[in-house]
Amino acid sequence: MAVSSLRALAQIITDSIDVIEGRLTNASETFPSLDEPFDPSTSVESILVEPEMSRATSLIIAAAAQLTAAVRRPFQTIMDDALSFHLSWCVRAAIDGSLVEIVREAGPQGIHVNDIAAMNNTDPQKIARILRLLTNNHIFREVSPDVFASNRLSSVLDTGKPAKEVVSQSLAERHAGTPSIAAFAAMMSDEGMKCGAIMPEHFLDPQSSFSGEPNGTPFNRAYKTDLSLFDWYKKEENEAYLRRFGLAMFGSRKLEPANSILSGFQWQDLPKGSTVVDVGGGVGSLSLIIAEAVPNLNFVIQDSQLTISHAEEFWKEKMPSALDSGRVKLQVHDFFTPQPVKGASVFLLRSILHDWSDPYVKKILNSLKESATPETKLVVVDAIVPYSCPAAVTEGIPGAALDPVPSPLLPSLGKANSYAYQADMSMWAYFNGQNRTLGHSVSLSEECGWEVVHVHHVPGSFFGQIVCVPT
Ligand SMILES: C[S@@+](CC[C@H](N)C(=O)[O-])C[C@H]1O[C@@H](n2cnc3c(N)ncnc32)[C@H](O)[C@@H]1O
Repeated sequence: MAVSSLRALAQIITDSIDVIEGRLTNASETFPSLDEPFDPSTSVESILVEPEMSRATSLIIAAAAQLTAAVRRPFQTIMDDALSFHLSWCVRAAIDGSLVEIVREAGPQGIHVNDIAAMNNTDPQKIARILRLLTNNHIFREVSPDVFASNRLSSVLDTGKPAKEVVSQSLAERHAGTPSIAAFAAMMSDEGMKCGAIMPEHFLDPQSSFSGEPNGTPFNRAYKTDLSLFDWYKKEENEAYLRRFGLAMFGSRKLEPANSILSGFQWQDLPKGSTVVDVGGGVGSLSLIIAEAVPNLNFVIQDSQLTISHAEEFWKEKMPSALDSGRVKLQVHDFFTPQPVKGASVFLLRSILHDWSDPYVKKILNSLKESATPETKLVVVDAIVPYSCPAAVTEGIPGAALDPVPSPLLPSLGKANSYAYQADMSMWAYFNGQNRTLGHSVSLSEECGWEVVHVHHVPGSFFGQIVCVPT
C-alpha cells in the first residue's frame, strides 16, 4: 500500500468528520465527549443515528481500522487480535464485579481501587489491572494513578442501580428493570466466550465439523452436555443464566433503531385487511410496532406454548383491543410442522433462520411455501453478512447492493460491520445456526420455491430485510 492509500484513508476520515460537523453546526449541537456518560435521550444522539450520520460514522470507523491495520507492525496486530479475549472477560468482570456502578457513583473525580475493593470484596491490584486494560480501550478513564472514573463507553454497561444494591445481586437480578445492554455484553463474554474458546476444536474435528444439529454445537463441547442451549437453560441450576439470556435479548434490541422494521418493506402498501403471520414471533413485539403504524393489517403471532402465554400478557397490556377484536391472533405452532394459516399476505421471519442450519431452514421455508398463495410474500429479517469483495449476486436484485464505498475501503466496511460476522459466529457457537450472505440466502430460498425479489438494507441497523415471492 503506497502512502497515497494511507492519505486516501485519512481523507475519508476528514471528509466524514466534515459531514458530521456540518450537520451538528446546523443544529447548534456539539459532538458528545468520550469523557461524558452516554445519554440516548439527547437531541445530539438522535442526530447521530440519522442515515447520513450513520454513513459518515461507518466510514470513519472502517477507514480508521484499515489505516491501523496498514500502518501497524503485522506481528503486533495479530497478537492484539489473538489476545483480544482478555478485553472480553474484562468487560464481564467490570459488569459482574459492579465496577461500573461503583465507579459511576464516585463522579468525575473518580475512585481509588482500594475503595472499590472495599465495596465489592475483590483484590484492589487486580481491579486496577482490569480497569487499566479497559481504559486503554477507552472504557473508563484513569484520572490519576489507580483512580478511575466513568466515561461514555463504561456508562453503556451501567444498570443505573445503586452500587450497594448490585454488589449483592445475582448475575441476572442485577439487570432486571434496566436497559440490559450489560446483560447482553455479559452473556456474550460468558457463555459466548467459553464456546468461542473451543470453536477451533469443533471446527477441526470431522465428527463435529459437518454437524448442523442444535445439540452438536461448540456449546455442547464447551459445557460438556448433550442438551441444546435452551434445554440447558431450562435446568433449575441454570435459571439465572436463562433470566440473563432473556434480558440480554431485550438489550440486544438497542443495537438497531426502534422502528427499523417500518423502514424498508412497505407494510402500508399491503391490501387492507391483509394478514401478516409472525412465524416464531416471540411475544409479538415486532408485530406490535407494525400494528401500531398500519391500522388496517391483521396479525397471527405463532410460537411455542410458553411464549404464546407470555404473548397473551404482552398484548393485554400493550394493545388489548387487538385481541378483543380478533385483529391479532395468538397461535401455538411448531414451524417444523405444516403451516396452518393458508393465504397469508406475509410470512414474517425475524431472527429465526439464523438460529438454524441449512437442513432445518429448508424445512421451515418448505412448509411456508406449501401454505403460500401466488400473492404471498416472505419477509426474512436477519443480519446479512456482507462479502468482503464485489459480488455479482447483489447486482440483479433491487436494493441488494450496498452503498458504494470510497477506495481503498473494504466493500464490507470492515470494522464498521464487525457485528454481522460476530453474530454469525455466535449463532454457530450456540445453535449450529448462521447469519448468511445474500448469495447463500438466495440459493436456499430458491431450493425451497422462493425467489428473492427485493433486499432492504436499513440505515443504522444490523438487520437487513429479504423479500421473497413464491416461484
Ligand atoms: C430469536 S427469537 C425471535 C423472536 C421474534 N421473531 C423476534 O424477532 O422478536 C426465536 C423465536 O423462535 C421460537 N421458536 C424456536 N423454535 C420454534 C419452533 N420449532 N416453532 C415455533 N417457534 C419456535 C422461540 O420460542 C423464539 O420466540
